[in-house]
Amino acid sequence: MSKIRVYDLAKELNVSSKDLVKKLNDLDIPAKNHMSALTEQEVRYFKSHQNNVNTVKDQKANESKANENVKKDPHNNNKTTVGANHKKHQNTATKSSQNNTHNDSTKNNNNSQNNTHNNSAKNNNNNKGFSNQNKNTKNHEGKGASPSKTHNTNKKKDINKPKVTPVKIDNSKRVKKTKTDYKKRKTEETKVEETILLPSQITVGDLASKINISVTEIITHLIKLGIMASINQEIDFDTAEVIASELDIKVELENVEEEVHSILEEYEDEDDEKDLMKRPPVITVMGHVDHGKTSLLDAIRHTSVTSREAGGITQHIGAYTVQINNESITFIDTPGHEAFTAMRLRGAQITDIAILVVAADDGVMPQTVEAINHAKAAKVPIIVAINKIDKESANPDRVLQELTEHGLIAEAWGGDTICVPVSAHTGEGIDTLLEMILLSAEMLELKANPKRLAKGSVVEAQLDKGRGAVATLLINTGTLRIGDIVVSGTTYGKVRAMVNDKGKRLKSAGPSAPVEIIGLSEVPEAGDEFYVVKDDKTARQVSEMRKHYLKDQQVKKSAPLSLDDLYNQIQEGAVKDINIVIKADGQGSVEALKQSLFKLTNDEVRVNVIHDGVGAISESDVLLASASNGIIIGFNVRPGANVSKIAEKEAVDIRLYRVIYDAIEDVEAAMKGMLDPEFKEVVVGTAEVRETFKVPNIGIIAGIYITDGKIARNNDVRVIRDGIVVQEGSISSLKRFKDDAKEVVQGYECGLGIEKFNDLKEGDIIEAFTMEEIPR
Ligand SMILES: Nc1nc2c(ncn2[C@@H]2O[C@H](COP(=O)(O)OP(=O)(O)OP(=O)(O)O)[C@@H](O)[C@H]2O)c(=O)[nH]1
Repeated sequence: MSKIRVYDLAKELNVSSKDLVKKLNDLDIPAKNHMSALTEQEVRYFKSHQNNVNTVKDQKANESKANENVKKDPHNNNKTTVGANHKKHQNTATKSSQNNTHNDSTKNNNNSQNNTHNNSAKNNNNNKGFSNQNKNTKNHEGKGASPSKTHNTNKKKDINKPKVTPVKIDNSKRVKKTKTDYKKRKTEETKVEETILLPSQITVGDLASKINISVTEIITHLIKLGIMASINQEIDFDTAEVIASELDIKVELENVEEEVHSILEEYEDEDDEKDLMKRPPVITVMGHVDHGKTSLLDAIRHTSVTSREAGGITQHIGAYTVQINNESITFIDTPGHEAFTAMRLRGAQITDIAILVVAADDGVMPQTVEAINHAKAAKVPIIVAINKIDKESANPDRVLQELTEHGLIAEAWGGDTICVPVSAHTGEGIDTLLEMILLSAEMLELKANPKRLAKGSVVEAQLDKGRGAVATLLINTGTLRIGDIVVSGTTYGKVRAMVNDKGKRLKSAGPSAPVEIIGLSEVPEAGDEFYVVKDDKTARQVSEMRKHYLKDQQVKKSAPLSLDDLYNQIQEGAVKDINIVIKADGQGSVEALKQSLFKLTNDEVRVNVIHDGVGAISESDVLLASASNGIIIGFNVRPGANVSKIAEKEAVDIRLYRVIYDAIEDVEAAMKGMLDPEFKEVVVGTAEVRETFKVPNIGIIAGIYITDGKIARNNDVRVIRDGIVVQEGSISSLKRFKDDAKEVVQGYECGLGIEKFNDLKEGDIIEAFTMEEIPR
């Protein structure tokens, strides 16, 4: 079933998304924000109410007139009392509700009854939803009587609001009333299909009242399914769905995260200031490949294995702590910013400080810059470790100089970035580095409450043949104890054993401590949060709810940003910063793009280039864009292998350009809501150049092998070399052996010539594409 976003509907109805969300919610249609998806049914339902209300608006224009007439002849009913004008509108109203809500009582002169009869509880909501109507009515009446009261106590006034006056509003029975009418409607020819949202677990009694079927009938159906359940017994959604479908009632699983949140809310209580204690900082090490991240982590870990712990084997559990000056520091053992951002993507911002390792003999390299940008995007302070200072070729000053180009100015140079020269090999500077970490942590005033139930993140987890699910948890706050019930994602269980990074068995562990636990039912996902809950039942409930929900539908990511809906998001106030990752074929283009994009910043939105670089669009770029709700602009570059798939999965908008001006124009147009991408490029096939031949009078022809899709003679093609687009153009010839070919498919070889291009080289990638028109 196709879904419609709130903002699309808002656009269609010419109202703001915000107002629409409110109106939807008033009608009990779940919508959180402008990105929420609505089913066709919900939209239909909403529109039918909208029509009713609009009709009512028309009628209200005649209210005073009608009222006058009523005053003149209070005994008359509205059929004869209201003027011709009103009558006309009344007919329209009836028509409209017939169309939309299957009003079958046009004969009924009393429109208020009419309304109640046909529209059940939802009309009741209608009044709630369009409170302005009520307000107006109230004003008109000159007192604050509730609509229902008005109806019951003063019939005269009903005449004046033919479509909005409900009878016997009883909110507590709203659901029941809906279902009663639902049943009634079921007998009608033209019934409105209604979906009832059910939780993952529901008692037989609750199900009965939700779908308005007697408990006995449900129990009978359950028995038929071989389930003996009493009124207070819980059944799962699947069972409820089977019963509902037998009764021809549509049910859907409601979004569990809100339900889960309400269950876990009690574990989110604010801490009392007096319970807050200092906690150790949590550190992640990042940097360019081979600059010594692993060596540095090893060297630091080695520092902690003092004589006191002699014999104590440092266990690899994904994170470890070191002691310095009687204080602890926790290190996440997975170096690299990809891991860091991948965790952030799952909602875990566990790092307090990032250590940026830069080799003194190599200086700032592309991944150093990536790491800086990833840390900046996460607003995590950076300490620079200038590594390999033992090397003769080491030039720490050059590193400091290069860092300034990326906004990191060393303290020694008047800035505020702590830079420590170290050698992971000799151990020189490591102590200073640790002291500097403590100093920075001091400034961050990191605190947590050890008195509460533990909460934190999963650092890593795996299945161990003998021990089952083994998870490294990093406690964010609270104290984790043996016997505690932990729930994380869809997995839960009792902490059966707990060890620290030194392999020591623990009974309890406090804030910032990394521990390895066993006892979970399944392997949790790294980056997921974990909660200790008060009992097994709660944990099981949360786990089951999530499992059901996951099974039922794909978890939707938070509203991704795309240029297409940028304008709407700006209007909603959902976007104040446009985060952009720029990748281009040369530093010059990067700078040009950056400068021009910066200039687009206006009062409403700021354009942030969170990362830029030369070369193909990488997985890391996509992760960063995804975690920062940003978009990627590629100029003369392409996404690397697999990257497009990840971008699709992460719903990251990658825009590729060959002309800088086009990129700027698109972003600008998107900001103004005037983006008009009428054509979209569709890649139909890719091939690899295996050999090249020089053909006299024609030029260079490539022997290519189609690796994916197909290449047709009328496609356009581009030549990609090391992730960079070197040429784009038309095919001049496509041949299988000596014959011209219309198209060649995956797994076949062929000869390819490109118009006015004679620089094809072995190893080049050929991408064939067409331009397809896409409707806005
Ligand atoms: N001379 C010297 N060599 C070092 C130092 N630190 C690391 N190396 C060497 O640099 C190379 C790379 O070190 P790693 O620790 O593997 O670097 P890394 O950043 O973790 O590398 P990746 O995990 O591949 O990203 C290894 O050969 C190390 O022995 C140092 O302080 N001095």
